[in-house]
Amino acid sequence: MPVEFELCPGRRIGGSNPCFIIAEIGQNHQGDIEIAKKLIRMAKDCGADCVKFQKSELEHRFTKRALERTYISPHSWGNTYGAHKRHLEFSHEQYRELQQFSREVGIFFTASGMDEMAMEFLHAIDVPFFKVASADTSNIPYLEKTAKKGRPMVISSGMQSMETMRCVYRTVKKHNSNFTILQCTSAYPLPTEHANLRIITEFQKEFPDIPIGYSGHEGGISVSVAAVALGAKVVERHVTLDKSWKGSDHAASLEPGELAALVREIRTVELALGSPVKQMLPCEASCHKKLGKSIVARKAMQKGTELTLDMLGVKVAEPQGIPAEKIFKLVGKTITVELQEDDPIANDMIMIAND
Ligand SMILES: CC(=O)N[C@H](C=O)[C@@H](O)[C@H](O)[C@H](O)COP(=O)(O)O
Ligand SMILES: C=C(OP(=O)(O)O)C(=O)O
Repeated sequence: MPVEFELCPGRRIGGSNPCFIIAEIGQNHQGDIEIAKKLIRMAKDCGADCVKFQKSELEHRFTKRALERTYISPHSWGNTYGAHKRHLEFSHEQYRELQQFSREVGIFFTASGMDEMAMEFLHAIDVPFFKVASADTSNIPYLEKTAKKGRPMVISSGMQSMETMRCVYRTVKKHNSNFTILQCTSAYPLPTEHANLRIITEFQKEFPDIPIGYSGHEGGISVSVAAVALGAKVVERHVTLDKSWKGSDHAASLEPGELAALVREIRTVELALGSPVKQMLPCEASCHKKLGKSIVARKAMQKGTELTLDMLGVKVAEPQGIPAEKIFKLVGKTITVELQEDDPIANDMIMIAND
């Protein structure tokens, strides 16, 4: 059962593989393919692993009336939600162009298919993995169809309950073992107190045989870095060239400097997570040599003295003697040399027969 798997060609996630960092361009391209390309290049320059867009086939994603809803907002690109979304939607041809551009730049390219038709299109253009956006996570027929395609899946959990996530896990698992579930709260920007990073740990307990990740909509990078410390193996964040731009997601997105910092800090935390084995390390040797404590004679003693606890002290000594934690083992042993006050006690000063 894979706790790790290949998400993109040559790039595994989970286990001890580096956290996979997705730069979510989403609709922050403002409907302009040149801005989209700038964002792709920026994501690559900042060290992200992958860029992601949102592909909709609007008539399949929304009902007619939902498309006709008026959308009056400073972030609206049209008077109705349909006109707004049409402005932000790239054509199939433009998707192919962006995919080719990403190939040239050298960064993985994918999208969330926001409805079944969009997912079919992404399958046709051979994206490395499917992202399931939070709004589709409870869409069980969609999940089944997507899972059966056989591509790895990254499934977000915004707006869902644990019960729904158990059902999602069971549904996908029947057809596909290569998937990850991301903790996510769908609020833009996300108030920090609703990030609920502890759910990463709960997901790990509920679904121990898949990697768990985090899709964040908060401001700044510290919450996402903390998610990695808690075990997130995938991190997804919206990216922008300018947070002040018009559009619902810019304010909760990372500008280039922040994205670069996120990548850097995640790599630092991964390095720092290190080993679960507690032992003195070679890099601690000089500190130990200077300040590590040894057992010393509390007062002068004759050769042949049998040691009692009150004869022993613990000090930084030169040269070093028996380590401090062995003090009780020395009680009852006989010394084979004469000692002065503060003399460190070494192993070769103890009568072996008494060991
Ligand atoms: C839940 C979900 O799909 N959320 C997406 C991913 O995080 C968002 O990017 C939305 O597409 C965006 O916030 C919608 O904004 P508007 O409604 O202004 O187009
Ligand atoms: C909405 C999306 O992501 P999330 O649910 O992770 O915010 C998406 O990928 O389109």
